[in-house]
Amino acid sequence: MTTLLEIEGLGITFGGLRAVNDVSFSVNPGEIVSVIGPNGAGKTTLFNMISGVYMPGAGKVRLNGEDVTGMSPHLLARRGMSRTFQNLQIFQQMSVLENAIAGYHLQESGSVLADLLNLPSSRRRAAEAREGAMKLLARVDLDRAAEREAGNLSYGSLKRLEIARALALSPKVLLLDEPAAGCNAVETEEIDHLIAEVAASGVAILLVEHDMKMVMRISNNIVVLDHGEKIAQGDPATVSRNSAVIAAYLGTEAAHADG
Ligand SMILES: Nc1ncnc2c1ncn2[C@@H]1O[C@H](COP(=O)(O)OP(=O)(O)OP(=O)(O)O)[C@@H](O)[C@H]1O
Repeated sequence: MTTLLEIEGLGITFGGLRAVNDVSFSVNPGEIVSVIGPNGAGKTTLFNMISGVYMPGAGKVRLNGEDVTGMSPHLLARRGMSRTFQNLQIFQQMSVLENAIAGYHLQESGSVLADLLNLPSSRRRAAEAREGAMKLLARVDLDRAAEREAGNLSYGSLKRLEIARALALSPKVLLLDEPAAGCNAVETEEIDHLIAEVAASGVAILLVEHDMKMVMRISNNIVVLDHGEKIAQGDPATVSRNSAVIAAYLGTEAAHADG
């Protein structure tokens, strides 16, 4: 199977601290890979290197075989990599539909002048974005809320709206940073289904998530980080039995109990 996202020997140091060291793994089309690990293990830093927020100190990121290491997020988006953020990036005062439409702006190549003059090309693009956004909203079960102000949505709906917006660019790879954070059990299950449905459509999904039950339910493969190092990788059953993984998690619990 073709590897869509390939991470090879990725590492970064912050003022002497090795936040991530020599991490390698890959994600295939239709696969859900989760990155887990105790607090401070390096998950967000790894995500930020893959998605072009941080320039890695070492290693390579390949997207569809092309070296995209350190490429800026908007160029990555054009090449088929989209992401969501741990903290919601929704425009609360805008409507649900306008938020979904915003997802299309990265893709647009039309000129600002054409938009200002309201040329047919610009009107056509706007109509296409609106139509596409409505389809996306239907996919995440928010089409009936299209005209509502986003700030009035439940937390779970906001998380789904964020995923819809990331899907606007028809990504081949989708990076989800804590998609279920702050959600209740029902909302988490809705997000589970959505992620599984997106993966089934052939998208490669990389996810950072603290909700272990969710991770164990939906992942095909799990990468475990501790102190910036990959300490284990495998399917949910294998990883949950791994003694290094158990020790890493018990270690943090013991540290919390001591503190
Ligand atoms: N910009 C930065 N500058 C300096 N140190 C950083 C920076 N970002 C992260 N770190 C450090 O790198 C290590 C890894 O942090 P990171 O946030 O990636 O962990 P994490 O696994 O995402 O944690 P959490 O589960 O708490 O979100 C931590 O020791 C953190 O303090």
